[in-house]
Amino acid sequence: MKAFESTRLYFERAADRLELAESLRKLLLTPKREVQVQIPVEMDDGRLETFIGYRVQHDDSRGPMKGGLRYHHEVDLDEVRSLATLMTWKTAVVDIPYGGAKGGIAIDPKKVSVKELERITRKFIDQIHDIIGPHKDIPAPDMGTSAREMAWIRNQWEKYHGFGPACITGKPVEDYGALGREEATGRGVGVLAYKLLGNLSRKPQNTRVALQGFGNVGSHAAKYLYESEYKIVAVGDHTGSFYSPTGLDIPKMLRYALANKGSLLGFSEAERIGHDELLELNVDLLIPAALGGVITKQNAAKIKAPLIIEAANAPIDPEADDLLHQRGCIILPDILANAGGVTVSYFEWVQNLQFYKWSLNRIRQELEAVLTYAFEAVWQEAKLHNVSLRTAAYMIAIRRVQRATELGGMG
Ligand SMILES: NC(=O)C1=CN([C@@H]2O[C@H](COP(=O)(O)OP(=O)(O)OC[C@H]3O[C@@H](n4cnc5c(N)ncnc54)[C@H](OP(=O)(O)O)[C@@H]3O)[C@@H](O)[C@H]2O)C=CC1
Ligand SMILES: O=C(O)CCC(=O)C(=O)O
Repeated sequence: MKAFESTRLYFERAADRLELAESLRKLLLTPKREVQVQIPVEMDDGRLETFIGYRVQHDDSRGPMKGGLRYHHEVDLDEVRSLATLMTWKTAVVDIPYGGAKGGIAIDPKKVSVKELERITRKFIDQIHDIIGPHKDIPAPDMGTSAREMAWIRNQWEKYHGFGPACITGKPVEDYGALGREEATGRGVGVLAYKLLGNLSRKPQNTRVALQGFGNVGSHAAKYLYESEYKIVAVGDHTGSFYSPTGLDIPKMLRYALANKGSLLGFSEAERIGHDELLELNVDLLIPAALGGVITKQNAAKIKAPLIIEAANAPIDPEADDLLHQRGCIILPDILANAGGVTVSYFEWVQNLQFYKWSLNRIRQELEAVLTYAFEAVWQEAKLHNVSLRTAAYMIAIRRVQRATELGGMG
């Protein structure tokens, strides 16, 4: 299923419950602005190469638009539109004062040199600098981007607009970044896993976990869960998946990846299994933390985990979601599960605007407070209306965006 269609279906389910008028549905599903730009760049060998970049600004009724930049060869307008829409519901469900946006470049960042990537990034910002900014739309990292790209973007944006570190979040800590932003999404997954297990009277020590993706989100989630005594039996990145029935040595895998440009390629101290096998393992908790659309109607019947936490954006298609839900599988949806990242981005933006630096302790405490409050609200909403956690999260988010839209006036 196409990415935006999937997001639209989830929205419609919650909108039906809310008895939302057709006119409002149309408004809330239509992005404010979609930009596609040409990025012509001279490569290191003198060749001219043209890339395509996107920024979709979905909604700004609750504040400036916010969302990451993805560098991946499969990025296209439909995917970015879907991810931008998810950001609107995500910022609303955790109640931070933002709307939603997302962007990206269709590129495999591993196939270009660092210098080429910097030129591509700067050229992209040349094309979109006037539509982003601290009070308009604030990008951040997503798949394939990190603090390094955010530093280039800030520098390029400031060439046009002057000093303004709040124009982007996820920056290097020594360059107006927030302590704890890098770990935030994975840590948030860990914090929410603890809440979910607690509400189900389960203990981390008795929870066997399979985790897909070992990048920013996956590796920090693995670290947090390992330190909280979960038994992580499977982990994988795109180069391979690894399994140990007695639990993987996560610190060793983290050290290996750190020394190997973030990759598990060549790791030989655990049994290798197939990518599909990882998703289909007989575990208590499955955490997809890589690409979207990895659980579909094709493989849903083979998924055995009774609990799924969507660390990735949109890892489960609606048809698969139905099948899993009917089977009693509890799914913590992306718009809540991975909201730790944008929450600490918000803390970074606040610090930048105030020229004030928070301690790591404060960031972690405030992150936990925001996520706990949102989790409890979603849990109660699901119980009250007898709906899935996903529909409950969408209902809360849509209500908040609807209210802000109506208060602002639609004329
Ligand atoms: N970064 C953030 O703060 C946030 C990210 N997210 C979402 O989390 C997910 C992961 O993002 P992030 O960790 O930042 O991205 P990274 O680029 O840091 O890491 C992506 C990871 O996914 C792996 N991967 C890619 N393709 C596959 C595949 N086919 N099978 C198995 N593993 C694969 C990569 O492996 P390899 O290294 O081998 O390519 C890598 O380990 C995305 O869905 C993103 O939208 C959501 C909220 C915030
Ligand atoms: O940190 C942010 O602003 C956005 C992160 C993001 O892209 C996401 O939550 O999917």
